[in-house]
Amino acid sequence: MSSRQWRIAVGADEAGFQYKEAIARDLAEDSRVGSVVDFGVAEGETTPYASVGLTVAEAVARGEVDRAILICGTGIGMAISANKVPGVRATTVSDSYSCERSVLSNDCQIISFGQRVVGLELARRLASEWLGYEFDPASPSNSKVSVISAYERRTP
Ligand SMILES: O=C(CO)[C@H](O)COP(=O)(O)O
Repeated sequence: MSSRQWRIAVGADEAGFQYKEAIARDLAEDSRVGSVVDFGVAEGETTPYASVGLTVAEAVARGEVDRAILICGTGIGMAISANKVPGVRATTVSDSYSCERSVLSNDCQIISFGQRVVGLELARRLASEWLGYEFDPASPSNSKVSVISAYERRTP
């Protein structure tokens, strides 16, 4: 369990707007969160999910925030987009165990939700659970994650 003050980014397309708003409110009230940066969309905006996902993932990669939560209709497009940014690991989450392992096994900095897939209360609960996990670089999982990082660093 972590005792950090997380700097969190949130982002969504129009299909994930309502969940983003609700989760951002929860995060802002959570004592484990130091800051919440909202990358949009604003209500009524129709920015493609990939644009939001890439922008948020770049902020994570630059170290401007520690972690992020992305929401679209399924969570899939957001995860695919975020994973294109080197150094970023993102996954769609819809159950408690995968939420835990996304951090403790995979060192994901980003989770995504599908507003059309999971209920709001489940998404809110998973977001809260997620804040309690922090990857342990001394864990046996680190050498496995390192395979991904080494692949990203390869010279073509
Ligand atoms: O869920 C989405 C992408 O994974 C997005 O919110 C909707 O995408 P669309 O089905 O292509 O409109």
